[in-house]
Amino acid sequence: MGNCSGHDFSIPPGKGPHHVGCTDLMVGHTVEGTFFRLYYPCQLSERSENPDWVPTKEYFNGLADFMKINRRLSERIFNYLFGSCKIPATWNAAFKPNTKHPVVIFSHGLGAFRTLYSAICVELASQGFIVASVEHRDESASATFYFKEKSTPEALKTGEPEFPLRNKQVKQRADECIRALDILFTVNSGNMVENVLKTPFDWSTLENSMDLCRIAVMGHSFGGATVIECLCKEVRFKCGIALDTWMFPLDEVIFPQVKQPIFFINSEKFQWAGNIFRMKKLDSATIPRKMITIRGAVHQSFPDFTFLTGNCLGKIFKLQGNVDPHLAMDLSNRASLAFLQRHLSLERDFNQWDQLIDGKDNHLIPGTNITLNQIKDLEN
Ligand SMILES: CCN(CC)CCN(C[C@]12C[C@](c3ccc(C(F)(F)F)cc3)(C1)C2)C(=O)Cn1c(SCc2ccc(F)cc2)nc(=O)c2c1C=CC2
Repeated sequence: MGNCSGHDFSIPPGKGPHHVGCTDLMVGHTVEGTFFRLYYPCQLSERSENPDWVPTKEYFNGLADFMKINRRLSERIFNYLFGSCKIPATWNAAFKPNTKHPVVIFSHGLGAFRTLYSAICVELASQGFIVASVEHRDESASATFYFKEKSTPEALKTGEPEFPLRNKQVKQRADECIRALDILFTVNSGNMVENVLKTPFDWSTLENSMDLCRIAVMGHSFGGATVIECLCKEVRFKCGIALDTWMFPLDEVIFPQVKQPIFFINSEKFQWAGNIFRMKKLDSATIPRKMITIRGAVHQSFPDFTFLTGNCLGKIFKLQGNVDPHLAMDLSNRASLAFLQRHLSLERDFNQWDQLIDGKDNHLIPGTNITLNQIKDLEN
C-alpha cells in the first residue's frame, strides 16, 4: 500500500477471501444520468494498479468549498495529505465469474462523493458482494462531473427553509440509487450499457453474476436517510443498513410504508435526541429494527478520512474519536455482514458476528447512548 502522506496511513484492504477490483460507470452525459463506482470480487491480476482515492483535484476543490475553506490553501494541503492515497483495489481488474453475488447499493453523505467510503465497499467486495457506490447529483456531493451543462443550478439560499430542499434531495438520491440498481439488472441480463467513461472494463463479464434476490441498500448520514427513502420506494431492496443517519431530510409520513429490516449503526458523538427520536419512530414489533452505537466513534469514523491522518489532525478535524479507527470500522463492517447474512439469507459464516447486532461487545452500546429522558422531553 502506498503512503498517503509520508506516514503510513492507508485505507485498510478487505479481510475477506476475494481480491477486489473497482471501476467506474457513467450512463448518460447529463446530470440526470447515473454515475457510480463498482467494487467487485476479481481475479488476481499481476499488475496491481490501484486507483487514486480522490479521482481528480476538482474533488478537493469541491471539498474545500463544502468546508468553506480557501481553495488554494486547501488544495495544497489536501494534495500533500491525500494526493497519493490509493484505494486498496485493482483498477479495472477482470471480474471473477463463479457464483452469483449479493448486491449492495451505497449512498454517500452530504459533501462526500462516490470514492470516500472505500474501506466499507472494499471489505464488502472482499467478502463476495458486488457494491455500487453511487455519486449523487442532487447538489449534496462536494463535487461531481458530467459532460453536458445541467438545467438549473439550485442550492439553499439564505433564509430559505432547509427541509423542502433536503426532502427533495433525499427523494432524488433514492431515485439515483434505484436507477443504479436498474442498470445492474440490465447488466446482469447481458444487455449492453453505454459507459460514457472510456474505461477498459468489460461489463459483459458481469452477465448472470448477481443474485438479484439478495440486494441491500446502505449509506452514511444523508446517505442513511437515503436508505430509508429507498426501502420505502423499492421492494427489491430486502434490507437497509443506515450508518450514523441524519434523519432531518425524511418526511415521517413514509415511515409506515417501510416494511424491510433496518440496522442503525451510530457513532457515540454525532447523535442527538431529536435525531434518535425520529429513528425510534421506525421501531416495530414485527419488522426487525436494530440499533447499536460504537463507543468513542465520531461521524467521520465511517468515511475513509478516519484512516488518513495521524491522531493529532484526526482529533482536530474530528476525523477520529477516542476509539481506534480500525476497530470502529471492523465492528461496523462485521455487524453489517451479520445483519446482511440474516436478512439476505446468505450461506456464509457472518453469523459468527450475530452478537454485534445486539451490541454485545465492550466497544458497543446496544441501542443508543442518548438517555431516554432526553428523548422523552421531545415526546410531549
Ligand atoms: C461546512 C459544512 N458544515 C455544515 C453542514 C458541516 C460539515 N460536516 C462536518 C464535516 C465533513 C468534514 C470533514 C471532512 C474531511 C476533512 C478532511 F480534513 F479530512 F479533509 C475534514 C472535515 C466537515 C467533517 C458535515 O456535513 C457532517 N455531515 C456529513 S459529513 C460527510 C462527508 C463529507 C465530506 C467528506 F470528505 C467525508 C464525509 N454528511 C452528512 O450527510 C451530514 C453531515 C451533517 C449533517 C448531515
